[in-house]
Amino acid sequence: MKSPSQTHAIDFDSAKLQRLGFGQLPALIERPTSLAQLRQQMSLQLQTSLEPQRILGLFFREIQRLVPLDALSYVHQASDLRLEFGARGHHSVSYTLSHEGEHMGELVFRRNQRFNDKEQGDLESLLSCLLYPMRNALLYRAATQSALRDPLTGAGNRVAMEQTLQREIDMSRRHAQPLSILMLDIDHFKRVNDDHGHGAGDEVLRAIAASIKAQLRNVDMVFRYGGEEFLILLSNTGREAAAMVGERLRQATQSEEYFADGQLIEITVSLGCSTLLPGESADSLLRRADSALYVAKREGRNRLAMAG
Ligand SMILES: Nc1nc2c(ncn2[C@@H]2O[C@H](COP(=O)(O)OP(=O)(O)OP(=O)(O)O)[C@@H](O)[C@H]2O)c(=O)[nH]1
Repeated sequence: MKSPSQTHAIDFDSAKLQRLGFGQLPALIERPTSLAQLRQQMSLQLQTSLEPQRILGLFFREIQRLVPLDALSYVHQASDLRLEFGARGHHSVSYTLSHEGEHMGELVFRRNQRFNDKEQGDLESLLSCLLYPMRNALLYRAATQSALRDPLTGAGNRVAMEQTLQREIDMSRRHAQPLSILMLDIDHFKRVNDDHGHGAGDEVLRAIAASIKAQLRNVDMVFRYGGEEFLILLSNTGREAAAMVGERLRQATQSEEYFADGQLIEITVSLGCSTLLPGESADSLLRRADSALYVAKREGRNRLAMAG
């Protein structure tokens, strides 16, 4: 029996795609639009945004005029991008996208019915419309990320944190939804530097950031707040749910293996959590999380403390 999942590599520069890309497949009369028409319309539409989410949302919507789909997912690890549209389906066709040797992500089309050869040909042809819009969006994202990211850990920097926190507070008020924050600090981090050197300390910082991100759905909400301190914004999350996330992060960072000079070292973290109060400012929310973190440190570290 044939597996319902099929995987392909798409090199935007390959001769095959260029050939497919210029409407060589005959348009079917009963279809709502021809391949050539759709390619032309989509090329214009997709150029109108630099937001990967919007570009792929439009692509997902428009492509269904020719090939019915249940879902589309896109992953680009280097940009921390994971996007999903629609529901899931049993059958899938995957494409690895690249341009001039540069990896541009993985795209998966899903639905409950098998894809026939003609449909796969159409999908491959339509994928070429994504090349320049997605390349520009990824370059733009990389440029904005470098201004707003901490280069060591890839987490958001303080500028990004301040912007995002204020936006999340405004959203939380507008939609009457809870908002919580976690302040996470590595325990006795000075010892790592003192005993194993600054390089080993840097490695631990990277590993902790990766471990936090791996636990969270929205990796754009992790910020390096201070030297060995991270701030995690939990939108639409109340006190109890935030406590669960905090505890999960504490356990996850503790169960990672950290090496310094080839030697296994034990690392734990302490966390302080606060939940936005009516009318509260960003400064006050941060201060309460910081005070809770101080309590967690004072009470023995490797624990989570909740702000009152
Ligand atoms: N390797 C490395 N170390 C850093 C960086 N930023 C800050 N640090 C170090 O982080 C350490 C923080 O130490 P302290 O604030 O005394 O806290 P701690 O040793 O973690 O102890 P507790 O927080 O009380 O558990 C200092 O030694 C800083 O030099 C960095 O980017 N890389």
